[in-house]
Amino acid sequence: MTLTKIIETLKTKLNASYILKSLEKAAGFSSESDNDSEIDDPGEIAKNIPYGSPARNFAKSPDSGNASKNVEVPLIKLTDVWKIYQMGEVEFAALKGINLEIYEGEFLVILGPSGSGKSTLMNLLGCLDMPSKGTVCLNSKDISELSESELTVVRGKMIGFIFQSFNLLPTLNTEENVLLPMEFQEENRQIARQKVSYLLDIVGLSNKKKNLPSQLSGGQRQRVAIARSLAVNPPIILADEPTGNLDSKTGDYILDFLDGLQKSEGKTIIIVTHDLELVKYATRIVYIRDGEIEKIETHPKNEQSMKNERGTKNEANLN
Ligand SMILES: Nc1ncnc2c1ncn2[C@@H]1O[C@H](COP(=O)(O)OP(=O)(O)OP(=O)(O)O)[C@@H](O)[C@H]1O
Repeated sequence: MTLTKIIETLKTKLNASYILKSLEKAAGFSSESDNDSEIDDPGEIAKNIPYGSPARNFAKSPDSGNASKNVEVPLIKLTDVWKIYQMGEVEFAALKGINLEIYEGEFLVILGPSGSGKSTLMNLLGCLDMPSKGTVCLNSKDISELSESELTVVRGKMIGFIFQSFNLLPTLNTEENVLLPMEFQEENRQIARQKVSYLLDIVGLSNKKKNLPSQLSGGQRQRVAIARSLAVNPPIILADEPTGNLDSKTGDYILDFLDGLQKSEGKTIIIVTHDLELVKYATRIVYIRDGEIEKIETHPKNEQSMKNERGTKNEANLN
């Protein structure tokens, strides 16, 4: 299938003009040579991701209105959330009454020391676990009311996970690891392969397609994990210590890339970390300690640029 044909197919599927512009740019971009060149400005490159957000309205409640206009409705809402682990006779409350609203297009950094409950919170935000008490709503839908198969669909379409341990399958090569989420979504194989090729281009790993994870460096594995997390174009990216164990150059590259996704694609980025360095990217910072929210800070400059971006996008949508 030619690229023009693919664009035409996606045009009917995605129906959004700014995505088509990106696709056309991508057409030129993906034909570039196969090299593992470091990319100078990952934020700029993230602006050209050739996808739309078909999953954006998934599980949208009837009263949540038009998602593109209704930025007042939280994408994720936690109400008095507790997580209590049972160890024999002993109970341990890892989260104690968390209230948090996360909006579309935010770059949220959840900051806290070791053992404060960050990963526990991340698992709830990613629908990987259920609260012991309280509610977690995604697009106004209580996730505890979803069946296991509905949860699998939500996770597959709505959320891209980037874990510290990368979670790459050791027996699959780079290309196959990135392809995997699309196979679950029963994506057209040829289009899926085009997307994989494009994603590996943008993370600078075109010449590592056939390498197994054990044949990659830590930074390269992290980049495969990022490409895989973007494979089905989820509106939410959840990252657990995305720069842990990486050298500062690779770490900066990955953060600039995520920053670009948030700014230009309006993706909601949620990062949990104990690394204070990451707060410079945040629109809001949630400080967590001993299972409780200590304080929430807004980063006025980043928030303003998010609002400006939204304004431009809404104007573009109206034209
Ligand atoms: N399955 C479990 N059973 C019992 N206690 C648990 C379980 N998982 C986590 N905990 C406890 O809950 C608390 C929060 O753990 P969590 O992994 O969420 O912290 P964290 O902030 O992510 O820590 P780190 O930064 O070290 O990864 C810790 O005290 C931990 O020991």
